[in-house]
Amino acid sequence: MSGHGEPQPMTARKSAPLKGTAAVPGDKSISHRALIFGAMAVGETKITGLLEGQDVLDTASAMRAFGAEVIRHDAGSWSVHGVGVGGFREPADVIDCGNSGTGVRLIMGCMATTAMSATFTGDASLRKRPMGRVTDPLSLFGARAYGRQGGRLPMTLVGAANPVPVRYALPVASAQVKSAVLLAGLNAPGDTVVIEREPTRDHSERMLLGFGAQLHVEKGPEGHVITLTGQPELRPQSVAVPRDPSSAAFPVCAALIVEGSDILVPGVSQNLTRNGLYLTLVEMGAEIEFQNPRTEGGEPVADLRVRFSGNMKGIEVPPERAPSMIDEYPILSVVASFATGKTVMRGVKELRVKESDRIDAMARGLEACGVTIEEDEDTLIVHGMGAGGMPGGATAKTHLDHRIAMSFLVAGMASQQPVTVDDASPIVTSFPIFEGLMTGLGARFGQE
Ligand SMILES: O=C(O)C1=C[C@@H](OP(=O)(O)O)[C@@H](O)[C@H](O)C1
Ligand SMILES: C=C(OP(=O)(O)O)C(=O)O
Repeated sequence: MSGHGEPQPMTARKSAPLKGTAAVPGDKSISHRALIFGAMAVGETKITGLLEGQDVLDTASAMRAFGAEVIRHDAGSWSVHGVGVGGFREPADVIDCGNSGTGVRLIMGCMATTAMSATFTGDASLRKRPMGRVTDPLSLFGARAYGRQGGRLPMTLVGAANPVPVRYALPVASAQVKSAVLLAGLNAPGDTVVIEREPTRDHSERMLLGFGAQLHVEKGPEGHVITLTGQPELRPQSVAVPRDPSSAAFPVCAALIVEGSDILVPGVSQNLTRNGLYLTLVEMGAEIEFQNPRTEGGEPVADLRVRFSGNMKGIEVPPERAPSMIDEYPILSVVASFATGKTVMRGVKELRVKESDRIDAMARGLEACGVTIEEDEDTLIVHGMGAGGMPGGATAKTHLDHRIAMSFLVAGMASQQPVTVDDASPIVTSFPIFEGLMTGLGARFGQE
């Protein structure tokens, strides 16, 4: 929801060794998609392990507004009675997607090829984010968008009454844009084709196949060519949402930098489109054991045993890895501050259009904590201070960005002086049990 209450400052102090098991909640990307694909199927989709973060709750409300019946039975256990592809009804009110780029962009995609209009808004962070990246390809189907200057929310999208299929090469590596085009393609006749030069998270493709859509992916000189046949009848599914590797990143990285830590983080995705942070940490010298590899909810997962790693070294992160770790750069830059040498993150300009400008937010906050930073439009370089070397003793501005808030709280668990974040309230968007889970491992968080 777009309302934002009073800021909630929070402080993290140097922590004793972290011990125990960190069972993080369900994956945010898969949770949004389970609700949306469930709403577009005919019949009842059952979901377990749904992330009950605010972003996903806002998508659940939106699916109700478009006519699906969405019911919560128990913690994480939900069902969706879908209305079928093309079966949405026009919402009676504005759709408020709160803080969620994924929510608004995917939902715009799934109504863009139905003859109706809907008006979308969000919180102060979402209203700053660019929507042209989805409304440009949606206009090729015949939809029309009327937003604020720069393609910003609030925005009314008028769906195409007679949609045509589209062939679209993604100009940015974005799973949200790819998914919006595929969702729009569901209600267009014929084949919709999306071409991505660099692979991005593939949950939409995997789930569309699971829901019975005809989709195939070919690898060619242009990259991945994804072809979806329009107007299928989607079959309802039972979706077991696996744990979120982007949330797992916070306890994992905290254990790496808090001296003496030894924790277990079960069920972390090893999906190649999501595991870039974990590859990077291992290259830096992190002590992570990947135990018990298996498949859960259709995703390859492993249990991670993570120990304090006092000898991590800065590395040059391969830029082509960015899509597979795009949400993890803020927490990586905290780990990099506790490594020795430089960690160079190039090809990361997409970070500037997330919930905040994450390059700027991390650079300013880490500098305030005593870390030397270099940056340009597309690059963040952190000069590591070694284990225990970050002075801390500062307040970081979080700009309504959950990942910035969690990253600086993790920093404060290992820095010499406490680190405060000016507002921890956005953490509920993706990781509502963050505070309890981290303090359960041994973190020392307080309200001031
Ligand atoms: O498709 C998704 O579920 C997401 C895609 C990514 O965004 P972009 O597609 O904008 O890179 C990511 O940052 C976001 O948290 C979730
Ligand atoms: C970028 C993120 O989410 P969204 O784009 O859905 O707001 C995120 O969760 O880090």
